[in-house]
Amino acid sequence: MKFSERLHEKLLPIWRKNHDHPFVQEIGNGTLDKEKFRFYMIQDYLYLIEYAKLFAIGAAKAKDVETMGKFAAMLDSTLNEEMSLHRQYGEKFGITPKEFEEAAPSPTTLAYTHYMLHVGQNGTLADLVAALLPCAWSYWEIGKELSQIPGASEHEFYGEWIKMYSSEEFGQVAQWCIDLLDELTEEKPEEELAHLEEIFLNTTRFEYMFWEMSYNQAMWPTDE
Ligand SMILES: Cc1ncc(C[n+]2csc(CCO)c2C)c(N)n1
Repeated sequence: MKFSERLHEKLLPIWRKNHDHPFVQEIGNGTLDKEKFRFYMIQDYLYLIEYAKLFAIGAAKAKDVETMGKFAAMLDSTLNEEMSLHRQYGEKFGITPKEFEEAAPSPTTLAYTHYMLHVGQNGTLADLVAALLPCAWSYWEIGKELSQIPGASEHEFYGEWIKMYSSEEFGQVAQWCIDLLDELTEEKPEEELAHLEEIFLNTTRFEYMFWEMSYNQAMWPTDE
């Protein structure tokens, strides 16, 4: 069994919760409160700045030039394609790139990005890929599912978001990360696999928490 097949079995209960989450459901049916989406866009922008650094660390940890080039390309497309969608939504909301960057991260954004960067900086290349995979994989799954809803991809506000995450290009990124993790885990001892599974499940759980945080626009409870 490929390692990704083992992970797929473990992630399914959490993915079901993602798909059922009101934030995801309401993007799909077009009823999501725009203030919630605005909050999400800002936090996601901050998230992507940190996430992109994982690709830079991946390039530094890669064992061959081809893998290094792939990480460099993903770093570029995150900063210049994915985040340009956020900047376009920002224009609709009147948020400048500077305001995006200077916004305060929520506790969930901080916890998720710091956890990934800790793993990426201190662990192996396989640890790093296990940490970043749930992000690429779960969004592609969600994008594909929402794109099946009639009219969802044409929705005047959320259509662009669905189109981007269901796109073939994002699918290829997710698949490349899956294949790399399968390759890096071939014939690895169970102890190492269990450690990777734990990292993978932690960031899978953080993905769910990100929807929850966005839906509730949750900042520090102490500041309310
Ligand atoms: C919390 C959060 N999780 C996942 C993504 C989606 N995403 C981020 S990078 C990437 C792939 C490579 O660019 C994908 C699909 C997001 N935007 N925000």
